[in-house]
Amino acid sequence: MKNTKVSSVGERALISILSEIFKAPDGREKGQEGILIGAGSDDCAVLDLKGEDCLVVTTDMLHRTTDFPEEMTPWQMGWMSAAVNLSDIAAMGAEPIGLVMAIGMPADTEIAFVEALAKGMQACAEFCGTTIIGGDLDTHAELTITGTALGRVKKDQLLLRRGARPGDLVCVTGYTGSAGAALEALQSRKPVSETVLNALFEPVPRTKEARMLAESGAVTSMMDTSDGLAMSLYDFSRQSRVGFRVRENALPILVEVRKFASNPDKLREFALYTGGDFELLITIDPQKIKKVQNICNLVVIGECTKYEAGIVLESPECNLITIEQRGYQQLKAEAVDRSS
Ligand SMILES: Nc1ncnc2c1ncn2[C@@H]1O[C@H](COP(=O)(O)OP(=O)(O)O)[C@@H](O)[C@H]1O
Ligand SMILES: Cc1ncc(C[n+]2csc(CCOP(=O)(O)OP(=O)(O)O)c2C)c(N)n1
Ligand SMILES: [Mg+2]
Repeated sequence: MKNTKVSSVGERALISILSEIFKAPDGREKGQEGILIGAGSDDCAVLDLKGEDCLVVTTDMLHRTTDFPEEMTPWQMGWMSAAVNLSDIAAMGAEPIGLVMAIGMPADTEIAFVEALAKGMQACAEFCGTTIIGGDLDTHAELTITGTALGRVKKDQLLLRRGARPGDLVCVTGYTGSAGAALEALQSRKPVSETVLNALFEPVPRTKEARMLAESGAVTSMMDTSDGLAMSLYDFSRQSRVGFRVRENALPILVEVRKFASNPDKLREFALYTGGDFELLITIDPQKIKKVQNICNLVVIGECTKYEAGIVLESPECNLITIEQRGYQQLKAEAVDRSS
């Protein structure tokens, strides 16, 4: 790996390299017992609390230039910084129990800006039934916010990326592609509604939905779609050893987003690859689908298949197209092998 730059492998491959370093030679997590899920395999790490509960932990960093479009208000930057972390807690089926927010900023930042930032963070935390319990302040060249979220879930309700089986139904909450359309609209200076813009600026963690899904006993695996539907399907596939067949016609996309996309390729780009929607991607035992149908806004988009069948999109004309392994990746993405 000497002389190879991180930009040539991308975030996913770098996570694999680091996760190996953090594992003991026998493949288990290094350190003390009680680590149920360690680095690199799920939305959160999972720690055994020795009773019937487990603790889930995640951290995510956002930067002014790469994550906050100029049109975002400081309140929205705060909301989003909390939301990206709380979405990972939701993805485990867990209830959030606290957020720690570290903020780095230039010394000439106005106090009013930091207050608005904090109010946005707190609003999102409260929406999810939790609060900010600490943080850190530092001088930094550009606004950088690193959140750490903690959550709790009963061991028998914990939902992992692992657990999907061939024949399970694949579902998503909310709409896909709205954040992607918003980003494109901002970049090309085209108008879109506040609903579409807010999908990007104020993503809503699916905390309540996640808890209801975890309690239903019908869900076999779950994660969030922060990096896009396609990338999430590949992450699922790697952990559960299943393939997927997704029906393009079934993808929940706002009418406005369909109209905004100038052609079917663009629409696929928003719905599958751009990311930023922070919805839940769920697999469900088909025998138990009735248990979840009415508990939240959920759409069946396809089914799990054998791993060897790959990850495919069934077009409205019933053609099968391979879904590509790409999405929102930090450190300049390039595809990594599905088995890695
Ligand atoms: N620097 C790192 N060291 C150890 N684990 C990491 C590192 N970066 C990411 N991970 C782990 O890789 C997995 C995926 O990370 P990431 O893509 O950031 O998740 P998400 O998109 O759900 O926030 C998680 O289990 C995360 O803890
Ligand atoms: C300028 C700009 N580009 C892109 C985005 C969209 N965006 C920001 S974070 C993110 C998804 C990744 O979020 P997260 O899961 O928190 O990051 P990861 O842990 O995967 O690094 C997306 C799609 C944005 N908000 N602003
Ligand atoms: Mg996640």
